[in-house]
Amino acid sequence: MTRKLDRGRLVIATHNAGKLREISALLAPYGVDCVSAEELGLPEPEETGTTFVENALLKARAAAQAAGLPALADDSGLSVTALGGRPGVYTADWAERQWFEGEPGRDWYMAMGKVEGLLCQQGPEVDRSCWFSCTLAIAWPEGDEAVYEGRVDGTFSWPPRGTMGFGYDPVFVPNGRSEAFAQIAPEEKHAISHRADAFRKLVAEQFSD
Ligand SMILES: O=c1nc[nH]c2c1ncn2[C@H]1C[C@H](O)[C@@H](COP(=O)(O)OP(=O)(O)OP(=O)(O)O)O1
Ligand SMILES: [Mg+2]
Repeated sequence: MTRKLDRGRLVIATHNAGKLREISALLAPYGVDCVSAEELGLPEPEETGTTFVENALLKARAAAQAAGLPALADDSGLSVTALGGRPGVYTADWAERQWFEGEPGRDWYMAMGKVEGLLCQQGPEVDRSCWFSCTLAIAWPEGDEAVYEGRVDGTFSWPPRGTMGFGYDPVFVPNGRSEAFAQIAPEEKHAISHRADAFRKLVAEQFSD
C-alpha cells in the first residue's frame, strides 16, 4: 500500500518559483507545512532521466535524502503533436539558461519562439495541438515513493499573450477556452491545468481518510 503523508513538514523540491507558487496554493487546503528546496539550500539535481516519471522521482529522492523529510517534486513540460511530442521532457532545456543582471534565468520567449519557428516550417496549415504533462513524485527518506500523472490538452498559439503564470503559459490555450493560460487567473488555472489534474490524484490518495 502507498504510504501517506502526515500533516508534518514537506519539502517542495523545485527551484522554479512559478511551480512553487502553484504547488503551495494547491496544497494550502490540506494543512501541510511546506518548505522549499531553495529555503533549505538544497542543490538542484541534474535531470538525467528520459521520462517525466524518472526526473520527478530523481528530484524527490534527492531532496528527501538531503533534508531527511518527505519531498514532493514536479516534472512537467509541453509536448507538441507536430513536433513528435517535443520539447516534452526537455521543455526546460529548450529555454537555455541565460544570465540577467547577475541572476541565472531562462529565456522563455526564445524557447516559445523556437517552437513557433519549427511549426511555421511545416506551413500555415500545421497541426497546433499540444499538451502539458505534469508528474508529481513524493519520496520519503525511508525509501517509500508515490507518483501521480496529469495532463491538459490545448493549442500552441502565437503570438504570446498574458502576464500571469510562468514558462510557456503565454502560448498555451487549453481546449474549450479562447485565452492563453497566462491570461487565466490562478484559481481558474488550478481547476484545469496538468498540475491540478495530477494533484487531484495525489489528494485522492494522500489526503483521503
Ligand atoms: O504550468 C505550466 N505553465 C507553463 N510552463 C510550464 C508549466 N509547467 C511546466 N512548464 C514548463 C516550464 C518548466 O520549466 C518546464 C518544466 O521543466 P522542469 O524541469 O519540470 O521544471 P524546472 O526545471 O523549471 O523546475 P524544477 O525542475 O526545479 O522543478 O515546463
Ligand atoms: Mg528542472
